[in-house]
Amino acid sequence: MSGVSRPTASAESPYLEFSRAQWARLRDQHPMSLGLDDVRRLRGTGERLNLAEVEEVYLPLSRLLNFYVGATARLHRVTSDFLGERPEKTPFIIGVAGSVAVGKSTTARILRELLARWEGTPRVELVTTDGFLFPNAELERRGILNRKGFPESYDRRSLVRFVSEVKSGKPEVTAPVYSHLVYDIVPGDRIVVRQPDVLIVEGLNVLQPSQALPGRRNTLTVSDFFDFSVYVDAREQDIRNWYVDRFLGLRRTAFADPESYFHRYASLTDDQAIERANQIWGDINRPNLVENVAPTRSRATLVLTKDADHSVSRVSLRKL
Ligand SMILES: Nc1ncnc2c1ncn2[C@@H]1O[C@H](COP(=O)(O)OP(=O)(O)O)[C@@H](O)[C@H]1O
Ligand SMILES: CC(C)(COP(=O)(O)O)[C@@H](O)C(=O)NCCC(=O)O
Repeated sequence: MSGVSRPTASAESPYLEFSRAQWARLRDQHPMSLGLDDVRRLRGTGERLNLAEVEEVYLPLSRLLNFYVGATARLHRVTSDFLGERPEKTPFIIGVAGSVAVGKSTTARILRELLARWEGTPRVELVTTDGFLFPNAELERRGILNRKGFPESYDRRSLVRFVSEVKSGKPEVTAPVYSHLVYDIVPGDRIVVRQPDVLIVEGLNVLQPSQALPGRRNTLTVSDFFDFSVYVDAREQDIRNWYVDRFLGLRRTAFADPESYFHRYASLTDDQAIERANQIWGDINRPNLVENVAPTRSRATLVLTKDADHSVSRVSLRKL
């Protein structure tokens, strides 16, 4: 690594810390597989995602993941040989965690595109955990309609079953679908996952440890099935600003749809909309970040830390 110092490691931390420049150097050996059009397509609403960001940060990460996929498949083969069984192909499962509005879905979408271009992993499926939120009626029955996104608002048993079935190679596994437009689970709608090479599971709480409840024997949690996990991190005030910006953007687009649950926000003035977004952030999303999401960061295999402009300034990779 001439000219750029090496990543730092400390005895107390299980992570190797890369500055942006150190991490970006890793792209040198790996050809860029996305063009400007692909990157444009990957942009979410109001996004400034640029080609350099994809090339310098996400491309090396996708290459590392591709190596992990190969190594994990070899490990499975060793186990099958040891057991004298015929090896079965096991999907590689990646978890993507972080706060509401930190950029989980964007990260997951970019990784999906890049991974699908590497050899051996053409079929990458992406599932978000919001499909496993309890329907509003059930949340209401439990008195937790204002706790959407908190661990207790999910049907965690179904989520674990879903991921475990995909991992066990079941030919077809389905998941429920959440609509941000109607703010509820869509009755009867399912997404179908058919033996992918890689499954990306994206959601606020995917790194939550299992809770050993008294009297319950099955305490598996979704992260027990992950082969790799990414935590997307940023300063809290930056994430809040992104949340408010996205809210304002949606007010001009999705909320304008009369079918939208948030249609009543379409007529708010800018100041009123900013106030409302800050209120939702302060009442729901911030407490969830502080109490439930941020404490899981240290469980991730890799942490991406973003600056106020969404550019990744630091990458921490677990070495132990
Ligand atoms: N890498 C990025 N570059 C630019 N904008 C981004 C990036 N990642 C996310 N954003 C923007 O930040 C907001 C939140 O991102 P999103 O992926 O929807 O977050 P989450 O899935 O965590 O709620 C969106 O408005 C999105 O366009
Ligand atoms: C749907 C979400 C819970 C995120 O779900 P995820 O896919 O991360 O599990 C979140 O984006 C959300 O809408 N939170 C609720 C905030 C509110 O009630 O307005």
